[in-house]
Amino acid sequence: MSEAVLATSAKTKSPSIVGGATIIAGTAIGAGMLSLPVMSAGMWFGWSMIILAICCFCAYSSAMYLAEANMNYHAGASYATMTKDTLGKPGMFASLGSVGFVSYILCYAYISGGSSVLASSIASGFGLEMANWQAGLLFGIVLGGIVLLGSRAVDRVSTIMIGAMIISFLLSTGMLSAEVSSTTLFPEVGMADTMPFIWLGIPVLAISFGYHSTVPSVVKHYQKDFGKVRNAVLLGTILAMSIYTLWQLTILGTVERSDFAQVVKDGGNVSAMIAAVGEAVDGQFIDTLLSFFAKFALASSFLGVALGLLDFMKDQLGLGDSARDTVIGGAVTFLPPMVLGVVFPNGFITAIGYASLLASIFVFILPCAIALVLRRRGKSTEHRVAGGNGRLYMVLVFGVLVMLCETLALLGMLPTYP
Ligand SMILES: N[C@@H](Cc1ccccc1)C(=O)O
Repeated sequence: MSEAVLATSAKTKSPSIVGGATIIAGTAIGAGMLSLPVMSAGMWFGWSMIILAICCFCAYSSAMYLAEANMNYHAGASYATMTKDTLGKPGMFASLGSVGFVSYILCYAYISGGSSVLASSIASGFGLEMANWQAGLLFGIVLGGIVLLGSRAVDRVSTIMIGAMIISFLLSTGMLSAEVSSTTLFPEVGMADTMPFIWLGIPVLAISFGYHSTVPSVVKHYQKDFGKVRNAVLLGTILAMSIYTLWQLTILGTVERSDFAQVVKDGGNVSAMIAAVGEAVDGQFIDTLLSFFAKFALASSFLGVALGLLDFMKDQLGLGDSARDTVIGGAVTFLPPMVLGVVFPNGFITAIGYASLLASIFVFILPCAIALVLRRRGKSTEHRVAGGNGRLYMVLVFGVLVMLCETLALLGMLPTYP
């Protein structure tokens, strides 16, 4: 076999738990997290923490159902193989339409969002003027190259990025923590009054824990060592939950709920929010740190999503790990989002909106459905997630609730704040 590039995961027998956990956390922590405070403006801190905890539990559970099911197939089998076997043609279409579509859209969104950031950083750092499309190409080639090197390369780079993120994050939240006030966190308006706003927030809070397209890649990364997969998924999910908690605590503890109304009116994007934080605490340095953190959050999420998409496409097209297949897989994975990124460099916000619509299908619903069919067939006896079918149905119902909220939100039928 000529896996000069790809056999990286086979070289070392047993990759560390931390590496897999950073792939998971790196994928999860991205655009979703950046919009958490804005999406929680209505329900505010108390409810957002309760719902985040529920989302965290459900996302972890569904990831484990996916891993449980994945143990019945060859290493490298992704959604395509599993849905085809368990749910037939409709399942395959559902997986292609959700995993494929969402991953492409996310890759495109990250390339188009990343290119403007990269262009301005290169201009200020090296005095080199670059068009957005050139920066998009550079972004895609460098990060895409890392993904093609295999999961071990992604594991290393993700670990470095998560390290940089945690440092910048702790520095900025640490500096902000002096400003956090409990009256801002728990304002006069009681939880009964903010409850109607939870429905609009649920889809975004739930999808911020989305990383499930990388779970088959992580199973392959650990060569189907179920114990290691579970620990990596658990650690990665806990890492994401801890960072989200600190993030909510500091942002919702420094910017008044009433001031968030303005942020929402300004389009609710990250820069509007960071500006509000800057106004509340008057700190240029915090702004810089937060933007640095945001950039790494997007880059590491790109790596994870692209790794999942590469494995998904290879599985879909029946490609192996040879150099030739890797080149084909790489072209199929990276060319479409790069071309889109070059042609429409400003589609970030619109694209993310579409992505969250379909993500709940592969984050919650498909993993439960696949695992259920395999359990009914008497499979998955050796590695079965605890909690019986009751837990599985609960997660499934939660997934349906997320989809319902999303649909109602799209139809404009949910209460909005302000
Ligand atoms: N959780 C990611 C989005 C994502 C969803 C589903 C799978 C992979 C990534 C984010 O918040 O940006």
